Amino acid sequence: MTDALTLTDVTAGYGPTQVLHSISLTIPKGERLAVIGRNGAGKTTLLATMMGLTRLHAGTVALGDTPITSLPPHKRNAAGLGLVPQTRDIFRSLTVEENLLAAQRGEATLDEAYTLFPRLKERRRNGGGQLSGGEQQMLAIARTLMTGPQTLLLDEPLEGLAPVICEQLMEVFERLAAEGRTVVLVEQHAEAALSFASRALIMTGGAIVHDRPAKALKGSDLLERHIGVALAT
Ligand SMILES: Nc1ncnc2c1ncn2[C@@H]1O[C@H](COP(=O)(O)OP(=O)(O)OP(=O)(O)O)[C@@H](O)[C@H]1O
Repeated sequence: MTDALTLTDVTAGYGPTQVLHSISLTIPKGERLAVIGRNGAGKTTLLATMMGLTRLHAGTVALGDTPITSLPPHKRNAAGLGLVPQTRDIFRSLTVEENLLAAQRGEATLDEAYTLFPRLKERRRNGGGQLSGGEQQMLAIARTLMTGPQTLLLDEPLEGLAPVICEQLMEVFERLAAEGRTVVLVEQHAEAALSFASRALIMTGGAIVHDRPAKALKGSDLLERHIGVALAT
């Protein structure tokens, strides 16, 4: 079980390049957090920094009272953080089931994965490379869940997928959040993200420029100003 994820004065990037500037953020356990912003705003870099995949120039990262700043990604994973990267990392030459078993750790089971994603059960003997884009995304999410994370970091999981698949995935995120998992959702589909989330961050230029209840953002002009879309309340 992990507690709140806290970033304090975090400046991070790639090699000498600084992308995130002085980010301070606490995500309480069980929160549904949306992160929105234009392309290049630093959303992926924020998730990657939580996971230990970037160069930290300054600041600290903690899970509850435990500092994880110096932990490599696999140890952060073992501590309860799970990232589903935008690149949908799956093994194309392994079957669906082999992909899941390769990721399995702790108490996570195939049954749980197949209950969440019945489509993966139907396709369990198919190769990862034979799956549709939506099925690959399901497999990428299920692989991360097989590592047993309390906190799930989702990087644009709906990107390029048909509306019906997006709806199915959002239902899965609802279930995961209802089970008490913390879900951090980076998403260009602002409407879906804000309907799901209780809190939302808007990022611009590697900084968090707004941190609001999701409901408050839906009706405000901030979305139009920062990401060029307007949503009805
Ligand atoms: N590996 C890298 N090396 C150097 N700079 C990078 C690297 N990856 C991303 N960047 C830069 O960091 C900045 C933030 O990129 P990031 O991918 O975090 O933004 P984003 O908000 O997730 O955008 P998108 O919605 O397009 O994925 C951009 O200016 C990008 O060019």
